Amino acid sequence: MVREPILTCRGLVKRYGRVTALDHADFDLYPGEILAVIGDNGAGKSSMIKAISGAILPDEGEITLEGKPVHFSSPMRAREAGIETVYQNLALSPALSIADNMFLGREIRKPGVLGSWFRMLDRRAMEKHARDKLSELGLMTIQNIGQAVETLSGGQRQGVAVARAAAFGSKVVIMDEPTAALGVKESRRVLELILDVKRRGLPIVLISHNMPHVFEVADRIHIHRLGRRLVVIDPKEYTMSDAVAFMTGAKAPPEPALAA
Ligand SMILES: Nc1ncnc2c1ncn2[C@@H]1O[C@H](COP(=O)(O)OP(=O)(O)OP(=O)(O)O)[C@@H](O)[C@H]1O
Repeated sequence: MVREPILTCRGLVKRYGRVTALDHADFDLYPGEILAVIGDNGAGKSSMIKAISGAILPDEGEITLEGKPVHFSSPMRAREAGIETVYQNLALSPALSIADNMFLGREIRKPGVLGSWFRMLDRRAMEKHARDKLSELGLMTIQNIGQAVETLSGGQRQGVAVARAAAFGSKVVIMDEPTAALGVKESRRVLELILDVKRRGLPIVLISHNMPHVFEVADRIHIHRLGRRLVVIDPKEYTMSDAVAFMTGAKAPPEPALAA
């Protein structure tokens, strides 16, 4: 059986004035995989992810989700379609509780007129869902679901962001540098969480500059260079220094036949 990608980009172009951030970029994500996206600073990784997650509209090209073309005019539209993104600068509200953060922008209302007319929140339902989700992902070291996010450690915050993405991302979870600001122990926990999310069947796109992390968890590595996909490699067949050499242009990439 031919494996079909769940998410694709073909020929994405994005220009910012004279800068071409995406220069006919292609991308393929397959069901159930962790696809790492690596590339030098300014290679266009974030621009590609922003196009996929509805944060920017590409000037040209096509994005498909489950074989159908999609046009996300905002991050909300991408989320509604099942694509959740954990951004580098976490979009959590520090003063709000863990449960409130989990449901930010899609709060559960009370049933009946209390919810539909008076917009009253069903806090009990939100706290229960939040608690279920966090314990499902082994995050119940967080004692109190009503605790403000600003009182959590960096790793715990990242955990809440990952749990939120896993809870609502029905099709794809995208993580932009999820371990960049974390210590060794916290990074480890977040990597385990990423693997948990994969075990639960969700494909993950992991943008990272951290080669050991990438090589540890990725099934395939998409190497981005000068605004487009250069090649996709199997981490079992190449070393980290190979990957860095392809990424920086120090070494020619393998034959495109391996790129699929
Ligand atoms: N809003 C913007 N306005 C102008 N230029 C931009 C904008 N966003 C990105 N660029 C430019 O587009 C190019 C690609 O940037 P992008 O952030 O996509 O790269 P990146 O691979 O994610 O880099 P990094 O690893 O440094 O985050 C860069 O030259 C950048 O300066």
